[in-house]
Amino acid sequence: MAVKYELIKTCAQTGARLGRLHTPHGVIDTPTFMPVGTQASVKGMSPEELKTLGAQIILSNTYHLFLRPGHELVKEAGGLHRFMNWDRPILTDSGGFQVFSLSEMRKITEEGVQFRSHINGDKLSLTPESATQVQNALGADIIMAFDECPPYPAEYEYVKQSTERTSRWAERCLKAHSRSHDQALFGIVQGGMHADLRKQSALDLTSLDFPGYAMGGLSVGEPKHFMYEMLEETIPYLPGNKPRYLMGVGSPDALIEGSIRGVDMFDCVLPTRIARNGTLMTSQGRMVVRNAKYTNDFGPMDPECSCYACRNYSRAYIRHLIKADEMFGLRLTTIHNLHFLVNLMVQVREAIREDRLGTFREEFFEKYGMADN
Ligand SMILES: Cc1cccc2c(=O)nc(N)[nH]c12
Repeated sequence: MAVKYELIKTCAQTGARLGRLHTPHGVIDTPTFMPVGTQASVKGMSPEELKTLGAQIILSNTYHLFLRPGHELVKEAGGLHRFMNWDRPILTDSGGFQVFSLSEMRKITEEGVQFRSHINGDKLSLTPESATQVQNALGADIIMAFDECPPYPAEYEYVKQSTERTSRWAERCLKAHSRSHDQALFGIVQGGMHADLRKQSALDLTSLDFPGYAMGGLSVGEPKHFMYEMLEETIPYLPGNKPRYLMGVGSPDALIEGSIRGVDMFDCVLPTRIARNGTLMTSQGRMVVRNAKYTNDFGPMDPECSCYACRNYSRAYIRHLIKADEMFGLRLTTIHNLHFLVNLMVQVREAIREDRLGTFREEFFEKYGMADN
């Protein structure tokens, strides 16, 4: 059975919706936050720890695994689930975005993208066909069409040409997608910060009838209100019976605002990345646990948190570990931040079920402090 979205209910207070995404490796309650495990590992986390904190589905990246260890090796190992010992759903991003954020010397043509490996400088290329075949070999439950994420800001004409090419690439991905697997290929809507291009991209992709649709080209440095506006300009053109995935989004406020606008899936490196420099997301807002003021603070990182780190260790201890460059410190901050976002989505789903997501938003922002963190 491939991937199927089941709409449970829509929140009476907002445009948010409760759903269940059925996949070959299990069912995902939506809206959901997906931890990122770029190189087939959520940095510092074991599969058991991810399950304990409530991760329903994790991400890996085609670009990184194509470069190292290579998709053939992962296939030989029995696929990504077997290779990383993760038996729940996996989604892989298609590589285009990572080429632009990581590699040198990249060149885009109608055919695809040529680039140099950021690891050893090898000249490589990815095309809609090869990116799809790599993902078929990796074996994730959900794979992404090969797209270009236009830089921000960018000229209207550039975004228009790029978005039209991404739609042509999407069709090529569909044709290349081997049906022998149970994998679902999602299309990625582009269009920059232009409502007309977003609408056209959504119409082009929905005419190809993908089982799910992502919105790319956002969370690329634009002011957040642009992102929310583009969601409002795009989602009305996406089918209600298919999942909507906002790529690269991540902060607590954006997860709530995106859910309110009808987004079902989110991913972001933010929680794991800031954890590695000792920055925590807590019910009282952001906290930098390595600050001297926590030297003698023997309370939990977040008094309201039930994660393994907050139940068993103090701010003073975690601050000490980070200052002493002890690996365990970053594992504890990662466990906490991932649990914080996964648990936030549990609360968002409860609020939708009880038709009070708008009220939850006000209460959360009151405590957490607004925006951008
Ligand atoms: C991971 C991510 C973040 C943000 C944007 C994008 C995008 O536009 N396209 C892809 N394939 N991935 C993205």
